[in-house]
Amino acid sequence: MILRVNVSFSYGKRKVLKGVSFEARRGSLLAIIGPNGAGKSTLLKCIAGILRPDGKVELDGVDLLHMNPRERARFVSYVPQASVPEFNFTIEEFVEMGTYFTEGSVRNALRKVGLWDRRKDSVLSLSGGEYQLVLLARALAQGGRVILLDEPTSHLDVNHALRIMELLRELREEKVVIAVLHDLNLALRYANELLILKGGEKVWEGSVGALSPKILEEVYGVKVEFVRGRFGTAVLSSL
Ligand SMILES: Nc1ncnc2c1ncn2[C@@H]1O[C@H](COP(=O)(O)OP(=O)(O)OP(=O)(O)O)[C@@H](O)[C@H]1O
Repeated sequence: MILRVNVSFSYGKRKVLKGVSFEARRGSLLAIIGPNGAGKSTLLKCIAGILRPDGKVELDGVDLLHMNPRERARFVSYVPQASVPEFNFTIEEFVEMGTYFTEGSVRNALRKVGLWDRRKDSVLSLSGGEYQLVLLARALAQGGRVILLDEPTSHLDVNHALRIMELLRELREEKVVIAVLHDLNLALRYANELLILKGGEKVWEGSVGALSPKILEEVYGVKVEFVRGRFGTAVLSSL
């Protein structure tokens, strides 16, 4: 299974994605990294069909860009950046708002994120991190072959963040998994492939093993050192 992307996108007259092209495969977790405002979330929304870019988004040759949203939902599920829940639904009801769920897929998804026992609780009672897990469960219950996640660990403590990254690592066996990550340590530890955006352009792509401190220094404008340890590579940085 292979997702091929080549997109440009403007908000009004402002071009924020300039011919960003890459491929992502099942079996590999692709992390999109880069500075604030680089266009990472916009790229994910273009692939998810929330924004309509110029270019192409194809899964095994099937055009996802020009599909209607309901049809696209069979292929792609999207986990947005966590915001705040606004309406008083139970966790279970909220997960059932996705498209193409089944009773079994909702149960499995809630078990995977550890919220099955709380399924009758209101989403309004959740912490930011718990709500993030519910958003992930909704995407999992939908069961698309591509899962897109926008900063899936941003509100999570270290334990929950590692659990989610382990879950994504498992998911890559059956799906194309693409996550926007700000945490470089998580990206280096869990991703196989990296796509680096800056100023709406792809500035680097490759396997995690090929990344050097020099590349990150150029991208982020800070001094960077890699420290290899028992649990992988840590990124130390300084102005
Ligand atoms: N709805 C919008 N209307 C106009 N401009 C927007 C809109 N959303 C984002 N932008 C602009 O597009 C550019 C890319 O934004 P985007 O959110 O994709 O970046 P990002 O890499 O995800 O940033 P961050 O890491 O800060 O979340 C930014 O300059 C941003 O100001």
